[in-house]
Amino acid sequence: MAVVGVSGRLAGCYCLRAVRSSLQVPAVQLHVSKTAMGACQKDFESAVNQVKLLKKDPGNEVKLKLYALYKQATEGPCNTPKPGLFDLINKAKWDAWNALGNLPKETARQNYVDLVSGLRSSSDSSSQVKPEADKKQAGYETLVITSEDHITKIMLNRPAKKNALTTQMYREIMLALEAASKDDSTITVFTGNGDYYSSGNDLTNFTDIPPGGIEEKAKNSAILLRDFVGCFIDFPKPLVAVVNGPAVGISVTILGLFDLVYASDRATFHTPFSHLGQTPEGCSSYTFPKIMGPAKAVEMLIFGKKLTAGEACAQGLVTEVFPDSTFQKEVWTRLKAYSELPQNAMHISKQIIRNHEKEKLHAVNAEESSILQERWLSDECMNAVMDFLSRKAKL
Ligand SMILES: CCCCCCCCCCC/C=C/C(=O)SCCNC(=O)CCNC(=O)[C@H](O)C(C)(C)COP(=O)(O)OP(=O)(O)OC[C@H]1O[C@@H](n2cnc3c(N)ncnc32)[C@H](O)[C@@H]1OP(=O)(O)O
Repeated sequence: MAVVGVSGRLAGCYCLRAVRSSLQVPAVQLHVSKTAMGACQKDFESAVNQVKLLKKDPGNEVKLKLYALYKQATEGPCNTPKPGLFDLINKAKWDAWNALGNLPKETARQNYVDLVSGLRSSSDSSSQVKPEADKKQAGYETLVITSEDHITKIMLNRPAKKNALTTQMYREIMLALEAASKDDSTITVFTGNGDYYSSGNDLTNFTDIPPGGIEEKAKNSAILLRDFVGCFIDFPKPLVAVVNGPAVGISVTILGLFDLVYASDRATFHTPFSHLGQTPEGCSSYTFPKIMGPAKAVEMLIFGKKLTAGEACAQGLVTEVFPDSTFQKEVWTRLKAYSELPQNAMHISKQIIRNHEKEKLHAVNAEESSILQERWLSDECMNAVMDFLSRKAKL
C-alpha cells in the first residue's frame, strides 16, 4: 500500500498528503513546487515522486525529515513563525525544518534524494516474502500471532520503534486477547520482537489530535486505556510474559496482571511516569504495592527507579530470570511442558486465584484512567512529550 498519494494539483504545486494509515499517523503535507534548482534537480523531483510509491509507512520521524529537507531544498532556511505549544503537528514540522539551520539548498536536495533511496531499498527488501510470514495469523499489522503446541504467542512487532504501543496496537492486542481467550490454546504468551520488550506508550500518540481537540483525544484515550487494561484483568487463561529485553511504562505496569513473568537478564523495568508528567496505570497503583511492598513500589512508580531483571525478581514482579544466551530455549521448553497440563484445571485455578480481586482491579483501572485523562492535558505532560518528540525530530 502506498503511504503517500497525490491528492491534487494546487496553484502550480503538487500537494502530497501522507495518507492517514490505520496507524493513525498525523498527516504531513509536502508542497512540491517547481522551484527546486541545482545539479540534482531531476533526481530530487524523481525522489519526490518515489515517496508516494513506498510500500511501507516510513513512520512519523522519517516523514518529518522528508518534510524538513523538502522545505529546505525548495525554500531555504526556516522563515515562518514558530507554531504554538499545543499545535503539536505543525510545531514538530517547524522544529524539524528549523533544525536544519543554514543547510544549503543543494545539500538538502541531495540529502532528500539519499533518504528516499534508503527508504526504497529497505521497503523493497522488507516486501520480500519471508518464510515465517506463512505462520503469521492474518488481520494484524503490528503483532505477529502464532499458535503452536497449545500456546498462543502474541509478539509485539515494531522492533525499529522498540515496540512502542500505538493506538492501533492497543486495539490489535485487545482483539488478539479476545481471540486467544476462545481458541484451543492452554496458555497465552506475550513477547517482543527485537532488542526491546516494549518502550511503552508510543509518544507520537499525542500528536494525532482530532478536530474535537486535545480534550476529546484525552477522553477517547482514557476509554481506550481502561478497555485495554480491562482485557488483561478479565483474561481467563494463564497469561505469560516472556520479557526479552527492556520494558518501559505500561508494558511494565500490566505485568502485575500476568500469571508468570520470565525475563532475560538483559531486561530492565522502568516506569518514568513523573518524568512524563503522568501517573501510574495498568492497576499498578494497587498491584505493585501488593507485590513488592509500598516502599519499593513508590521508588518505581513515583521516582521512576529502573530495576534490573534480578531486582525485579527479588521484588516479586518477575517470576524467574534466565541468561540471555539460553533465554529462548529454556523458557519455551518450560512453557511447552506447562501447556500440556490439563486445560480445564489450569483455567479454573486461574479463576479461583484471580476472581477475588477482579472487582477491585476494575475500580482501580477506572480511577487510574480518569486521573490520566486530566494529566494528559497538563503542561507538565505536554512539555515532557514535546521534549521527547522535538529531540527525535532533530536530524
Ligand atoms: C492526549 C493523550 C493521548 C495519549 C494516548 C495514550 C494511550 C494510552 C496511554 C497509556 C499510558 C502509558 C504510559 C507509558 O507507557 S509511559 C512510557 C512512555 N515511554 C517512554 O517514555 C519511552 C520513550 N523512549 C525512550 O526513552 C527511548 O526511545 C528508549 C530508552 C526506549 C530507547 O532509546 P534508544 O536510544 O535505545 O533508541 P531510540 O530512542 O533511538 O529509539 C529508536 C526509535 O524508536 C522510537 N521510540 C522508542 N520509544 C518510543 C516511544 N515510547 N514512543 C515513540 N517513539 C519511540 C524512537 O523515537 C526512535 O525512532 P527513530 O529511529 O525514528 O528516531
